Amino acid sequence: MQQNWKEWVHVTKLDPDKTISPQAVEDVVTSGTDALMLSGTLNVTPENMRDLLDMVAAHGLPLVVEPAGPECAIFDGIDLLFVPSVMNTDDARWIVGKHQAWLRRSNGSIHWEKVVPEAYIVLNPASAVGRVTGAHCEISASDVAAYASVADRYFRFPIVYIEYSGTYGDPAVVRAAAEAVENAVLYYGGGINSAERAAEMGRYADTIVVGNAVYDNGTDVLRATVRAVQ
Ligand SMILES: CC(C)=CCC/C(C)=C/CC/C(C)=C/CC/C(C)=C/COP(=O)(O)OP(=O)(O)O
Ligand SMILES: O=P(O)(O)OC[C@@H](O)CO
Ligand SMILES: [Mg+2]
Repeated sequence: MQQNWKEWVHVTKLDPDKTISPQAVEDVVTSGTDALMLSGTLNVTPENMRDLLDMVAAHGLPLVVEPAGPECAIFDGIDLLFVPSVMNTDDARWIVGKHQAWLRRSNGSIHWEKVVPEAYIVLNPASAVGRVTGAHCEISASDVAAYASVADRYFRFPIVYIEYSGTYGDPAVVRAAAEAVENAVLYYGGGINSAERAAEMGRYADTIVVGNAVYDNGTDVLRATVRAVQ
């Protein structure tokens, strides 16, 4: 079990719905990134999740699965399960509904010691996660800060995640969230594809997440984002 996840500064997010070569996996696991997160909103199945897990296992890096629904909440062969709840949606399914359905069908099979709840604040309306969850993305920095406070101080989520998936976000928004969060670990993800962007968001977020750049830009860029925050 991974006890030190709060110290990670750089996480690489791999999408089970995308193809990756064994060489690219090798490059990712030797990039210096602190952990691998397996996650995507669309077309993630237990099968493609398991296939990706088989490719990345046995490299020694911490493995996190971040399920978009109960069907992908697996425990076998992983260190941690990060389970999102979306703060800025009116659709309760994405806050607590899927979670209730998950527990209803679990028959006591949940490995709670591996479960880490995440409070997502979704800010790119064009992203799959933005569209699927109906998140209200046109909100101000102080709105985001207030959601971050609710998540951190009231619900006591251990992670607050500023999610701009697919696009680079507004550093002023991430700074406002950082100022609002007292105890939670602040994650930032979205559009990081250079050392400069990694460093800029890394000034405010505790942990930055790099996803698409692995597929679109390659190893040198991934390594540069790691060096920028470590
Ligand atoms: C109760 C359980 C086990 C799961 C429910 C979890 C919930 C509520 C998820 C809602 C938010 C969500 C769909 C998160 C998935 C993680 C995520 C944001 C992945 C990135 O998605 P995108 O990059 O937008 O999607 P694609 O990569 O598929 O385009
Ligand atoms: O794919 P990118 O834009 O790097 O975003 C990373 C991650 O936050 C997506 O959930
Ligand atoms: Mg994605």
